[in-house]
Amino acid sequence: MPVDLSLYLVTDSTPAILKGRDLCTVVEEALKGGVTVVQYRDKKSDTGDLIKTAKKLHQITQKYGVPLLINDRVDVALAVGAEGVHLGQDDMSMFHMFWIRDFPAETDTLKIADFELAKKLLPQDAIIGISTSSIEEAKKAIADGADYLGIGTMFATPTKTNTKSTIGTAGTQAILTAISDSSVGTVSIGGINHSNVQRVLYQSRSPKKALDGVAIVSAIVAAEDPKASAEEFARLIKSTPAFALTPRSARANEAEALVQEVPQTVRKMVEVHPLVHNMINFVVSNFVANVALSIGASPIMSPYGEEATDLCKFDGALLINMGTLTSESVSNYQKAIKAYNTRGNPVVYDPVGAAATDIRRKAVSQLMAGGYFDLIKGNEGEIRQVWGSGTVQQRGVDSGPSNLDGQQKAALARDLARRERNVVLLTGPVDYLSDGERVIAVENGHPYLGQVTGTGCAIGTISGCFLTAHRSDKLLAVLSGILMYEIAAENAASKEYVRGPGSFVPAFLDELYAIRTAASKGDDSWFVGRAKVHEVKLDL
Ligand SMILES: Nc1ncnc2c1ncn2[C@@H]1O[C@H](COP(=O)(O)OP(=O)(O)OP(=O)(O)O)[C@@H](O)[C@H]1O
Ligand SMILES: Cc1ncsc1CCO
Repeated sequence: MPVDLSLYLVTDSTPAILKGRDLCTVVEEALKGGVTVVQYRDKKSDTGDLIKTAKKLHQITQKYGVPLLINDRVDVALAVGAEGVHLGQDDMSMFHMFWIRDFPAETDTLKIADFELAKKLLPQDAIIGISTSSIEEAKKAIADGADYLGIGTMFATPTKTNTKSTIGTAGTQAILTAISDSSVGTVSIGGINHSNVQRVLYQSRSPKKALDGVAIVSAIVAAEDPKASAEEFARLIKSTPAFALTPRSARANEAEALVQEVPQTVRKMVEVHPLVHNMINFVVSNFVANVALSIGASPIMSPYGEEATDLCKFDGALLINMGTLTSESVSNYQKAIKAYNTRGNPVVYDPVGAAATDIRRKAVSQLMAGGYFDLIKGNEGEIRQVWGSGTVQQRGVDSGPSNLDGQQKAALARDLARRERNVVLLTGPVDYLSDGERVIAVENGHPYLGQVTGTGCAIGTISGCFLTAHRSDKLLAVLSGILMYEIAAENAASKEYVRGPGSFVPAFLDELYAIRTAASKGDDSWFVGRAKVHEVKLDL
């Protein structure tokens, strides 16, 4: 099962770390900040308490589409339906003790390694990670079939006194070099904090294999603001050059890897039934609300900035679409953006007509200066204006004639995403989507989409829904939304009774609804063989 290991949180329930706070609250804050995996580690509580806490944690991690792994206790993982386990190298794990105590007839399991037992008992797609601190242990774990290795201890920490071996970046690099033929995931653990994380990723890298992520304990759990700490880690990880170059993309075609995860991301979005708060132009408002309902989301249209203080509490997304800007719009947008940013909920910006008038150009500068947008989406003219090309002139809300070829559009999306540390979608007959590292081109869709007003605007709303339901990989979230949308458009356009843009619109809503219904039943057949996506490789 592919898993994003980039920001891996390991919990710690010791009072000095947790400082009287509730573990579940701390974990949820960390998830809001961008943690991509959670490992529940608690070596002290009894089985009943472990299961109780693990259950609560699982409910939270599921909300964020992030896997929960249980340290050592396969029984607890099974009891709560967690996505997997992390096993140490201890000869006599707590799991063994449990197993022997509760099933005396099975004492011969003592001879069986933890790993084999975990493989036997857990579902086939469960994630199993193993702690390793030497080349031998790493090779053995790979031979056994581990999904990832927890490599460490990177640095000694005051709280972990019994560390078997502190291997530093040099020891980690030696292990990575020795296992560079394997596609096993790797994550470094031990004393990693904001000031050393980039060095850990950079210095550990061997020519053919880099770490896929870092495991963090107290730098997030003990932080005064776990969400802000996780956000800072996510930012630092993303901007480490060596890290950006290697991990997932080196292993497989990135587009293929992403596409595999689309159906489950769509299912997840339908399940979550996200609320989406639209500050949107009056031309497309009704159409977009219907699109949101068709995909299984819950739209509210509200241009009144102060309402966001209440609306953001539903933990949905905010869309800012400045299609029918007025003298009051920018201050309303700013209030809403602040509310959603403060709460850590997704914000999408659609700078409609950004390069049409001086007033809109100014609005772009004001909004870009004030808040954080998880996604900026627009046609070529709009994205160029946000980038600051200076010479763009849109004729109304249309993109205008294109000046850029595919590579240049891909580079523009990538560069803007890199600068803003977010995701950028440049729409058109081919859509270019980037998170500053990966650039994915999507060729699905139908020319009728270009003939119906609001079809671009609706993508902003849909993206907000997907970003709400799947927080760990923004690029995957937005890609899933686009594919659901554009495949529905293709299905609608192919209907015999669809003769042009007019009859296309109702058919399109029906097809969005059909995909949503299939997804809610776990039926992914709508997606099989349909995605026309590829990764764009850029030289610089
Ligand atoms: N010729 C085409 N072939 C396939 N898909 C298209 C074509 N034209 C547009 N699309 C799709 O339509 C959607 C909207 O893109 P477009 O660039 O038209 O947005 P927009 O200009 O922001 O629209 P609007 O402002 O009317 O909402 C995208 O998903 C895009 O892929
Ligand atoms: C036509 C139009 N004018 C302002 S917004 C809008 C809808 C498409 O963006």
